[in-house]
Amino acid sequence: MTSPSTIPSKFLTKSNELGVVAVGFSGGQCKPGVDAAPTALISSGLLSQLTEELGYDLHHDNQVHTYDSLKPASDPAYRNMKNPVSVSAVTQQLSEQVYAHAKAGRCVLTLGGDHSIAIGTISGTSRAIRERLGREMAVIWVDAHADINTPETSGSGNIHGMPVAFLTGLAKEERKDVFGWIQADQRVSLKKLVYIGLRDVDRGEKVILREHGIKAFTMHDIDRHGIGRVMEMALGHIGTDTPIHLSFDVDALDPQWAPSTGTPVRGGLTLREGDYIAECVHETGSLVAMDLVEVNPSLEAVGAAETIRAGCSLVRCALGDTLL
Ligand SMILES: NC(=[NH2+])NCCC[C@H](N)C(=O)O
Ligand SMILES: [Mn+2]
Ligand SMILES: [Mn+2]
Repeated sequence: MTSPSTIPSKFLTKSNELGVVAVGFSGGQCKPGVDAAPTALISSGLLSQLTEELGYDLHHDNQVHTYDSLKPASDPAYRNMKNPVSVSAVTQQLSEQVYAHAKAGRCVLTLGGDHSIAIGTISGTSRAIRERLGREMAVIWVDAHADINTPETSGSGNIHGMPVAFLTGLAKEERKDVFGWIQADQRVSLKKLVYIGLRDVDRGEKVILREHGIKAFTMHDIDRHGIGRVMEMALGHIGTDTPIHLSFDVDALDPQWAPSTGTPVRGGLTLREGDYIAECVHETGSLVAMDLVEVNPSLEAVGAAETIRAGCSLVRCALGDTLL
């Protein structure tokens, strides 16, 4: 196999190796179907493209994890969170899976699943990067939503609207079986978090973003400055010497390109803008992990193929496909 014609990473010891975790999980929100996304993405050829066209050496157990054995018999709402024990158990397990890949010096690609799974992926990379490099990583969160509700500010109780709060320590819980397992070395700093694509932020979330001075580029900022300038500013905030975890919610894209998703919001990114964000992150040579989440092939079924194609495109771009 030829080595990837991609930009080598500054932070990976094995930059042609890619750990892949397929997560068929939907418990962070209420609409079934998002658990079918990994199979749909893989069936459409995503992983073979990464090996055959991009030259990555994949580390994948060839299964879509559903974590059925972790599902409690009953999982009543707790502190307003729906499926608290189930989401906690799945993300804790996922954290270990992602950690193992990242600790081995590989880039990690996680195919979700709803966005609650980022509690697992980001905690896993964050710890591994700290241990391997003694550094704190940055998170680029591309999304229509901020997903930074605490259990108390959330109107829906859906945990896919809360992952950033748990990952940054804004939300904390003593109960070990409800995210109390998250340790300091698995968290990320609010200073190292950058949002791109926001356009549907809850009132309580706006207060949090403002009070903590969190860096965020809304669709308004993209309209004003253009995606080129926004990426310069976003990456400038992170700096050139920081590993990056890219968490990409497909609903950042306009429903025109990604209609099959649980919480679509009009006025989003074009597919080309989404691809450009992913390309710019690749170009930094600092990408250590990527999540692609919230593809739900059972919603707006006529647009499912289009949504899956868009998701595949975002992943390929982040992994260097479109750069010369
Ligand atoms: N990952 C997502 N699509 N999140 C949507 C969150 C919507 C809303 N802010 C909530 O808290 O429920
Ligand atoms: Mn979203
Ligand atoms: Mn999201």
